[in-house]
Amino acid sequence: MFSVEDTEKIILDAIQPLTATETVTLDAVAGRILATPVSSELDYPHEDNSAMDGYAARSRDLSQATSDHPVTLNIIEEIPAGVAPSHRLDKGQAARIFTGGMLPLGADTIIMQEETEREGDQVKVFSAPESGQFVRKQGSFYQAKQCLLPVSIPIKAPEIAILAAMQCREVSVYCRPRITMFSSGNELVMPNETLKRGQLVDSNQYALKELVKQQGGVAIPLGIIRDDKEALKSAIAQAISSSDLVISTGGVSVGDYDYIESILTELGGTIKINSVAIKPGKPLTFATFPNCYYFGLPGNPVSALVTFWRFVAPAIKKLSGQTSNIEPTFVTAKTQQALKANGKRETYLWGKVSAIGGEYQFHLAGGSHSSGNLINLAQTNALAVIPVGETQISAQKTVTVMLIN
Ligand SMILES: Nc1nc2c(c(=O)[nH]1)N[C@H]1C(S)=C(S)[C@@H](COP(=O)(O)OP(=O)(O)OC[C@H]3O[C@@H](n4cnc5c(N)ncnc54)[C@H](O)[C@@H]3O)O[C@H]1N2
Ligand code: MOO
Ligand SMILES: [Mg+2]
Repeated sequence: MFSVEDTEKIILDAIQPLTATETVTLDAVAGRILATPVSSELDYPHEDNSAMDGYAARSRDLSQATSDHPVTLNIIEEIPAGVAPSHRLDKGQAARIFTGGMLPLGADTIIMQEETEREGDQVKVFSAPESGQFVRKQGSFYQAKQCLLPVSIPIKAPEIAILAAMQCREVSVYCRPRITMFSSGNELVMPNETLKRGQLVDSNQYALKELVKQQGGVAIPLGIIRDDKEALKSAIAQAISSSDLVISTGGVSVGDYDYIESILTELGGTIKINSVAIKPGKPLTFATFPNCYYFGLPGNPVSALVTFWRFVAPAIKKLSGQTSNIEPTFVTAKTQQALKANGKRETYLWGKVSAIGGEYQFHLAGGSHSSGNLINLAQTNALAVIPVGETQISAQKTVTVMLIN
C-alpha cells in the first residue's frame, strides 16, 4: 500500500503532458492552456492618457500656484476619451480632458476637476501639480513585444480581457485531453429507470462528467458496463485506444466481480498503484498504457470523488499542459468539531471551510462519513486531512484542509 504522498508522486511522474496544439479565437479560449507565450504589437496604455476628469496642463506653468494665489490657464480644446487632441499646449494653456482622454502634446500633468474653478474659457488652479500626476504613460503597464502571457497557464476571465485588450484575437492552446469514463456494476441503473430491489442509481458518472469538464477535459461517457469480464475488457480496450485517459468507477477491490485490475494487466497495462493508504479510496488503481492513462476509482460514491479531487484532477492538469498550480490547495483551519480517524490511513472528512475573523474555520458535515454516503457532500467545499498515526483532532485545534472547489 502506497502513502498518499508517494501515490501523488508516482502518478504525476508518470503523466507526460499532451503536445498537440490548436489555434482558437478569443470566444473559445476560456479554460484552455496556452501552448505558446503571447506577446502584442501594442503598448499598454496605447498612448499617454488621463486617469481623471479634469485639465491637462504643463506643470511648469503651475509651479507657483497656491490656494491664495491660483494660476489661471486658457482652455484651448476639449479631449474626451477616444478623440485625438488637435493642438499642442503652449505656455499658459490647458485642455479640458476626461478619464481615458489622450494627453495633448506639451502637457505633462493632469489636474483633477475638483481642485479647479472654471470661468468660461479659463480655469483656475489652486496648487502646483507634480509632472506626471494622473498621467497613465504609454507603455507603462506593458511594452510592445514583451511577454504578455507565459506558456502553460490556464486562460480565465482576466487573461481573456488581456488578450482582447491587446488584440490577440487567436492564440495557440493545447488540445483538450479526451477522457472516457464509465461505471461498472450489475447493480447500477440510470436515473430514469425503475429501481428493482437491490439496485442503485449510477451517480458516479454524473459527478465525474462534471469534474472532467471543470478540469478542461473532453468528457466521453460510456454509461454503465455490466460486471462481465468480456464486456468490460472490450469496453476498456476500446476506451484506451481512443482516449488520453480513462476513468472507471467500481470493481477495484477484492470481490469476485472486481475485474478491473486483471483486465488492465491482460491488456498490457502497467499497474503503478493498486492500493493507497487513504480513507476513503483505498483500492484506487492507476495504470499506464503507451498512449493512455487509466484511473480505476473505487465504486463508493465518496471514494470516487475524493480520489478524483486528490489524484485525478492534478493528473488532468499536468496532462493538459499546465505546469504550475497542479497540486490541490491546502490551507490550515481551526476545526469547529472534533475529527476522528482510524490512524491507519490518511483520512479525508468532508465539510465546509470559511474565512472568519482572519482565520479559516472548518465545519464538519453532519451525518455519516461513510464512503457510501454521498448525501452530506452537498454544499461542502473542503476535506479535512487527518494524517496517518492520528486518531483525533480536538475541536478548536488546527487541521490541514484541502479545498475542493
Ligand atoms: N473484503 C474487502 N472488501 C472491501 C474492501 C477491502 O479492502 N476488503 N475495500 C472496501 C473499500 S475501502 C472500498 S472503497 C470498496 C471499493 O469497491 P469497488 O471499487 O470494488 O467497487 P464496487 O464493489 O463495484 O462497489 C462498491 C460500492 O459502491 C457502489 N457503487 C459502485 N459504482 C457506483 C456508481 N457508479 N454510482 C454509485 N454507487 C456505486 C456499489 O453499489 C457498492 O456499494 O470496496 C470495499 N470492500
Ligand atoms: O477506502 Mo473505501 O473508499 O473507505 O470505502
Ligand atoms: Mg468491489
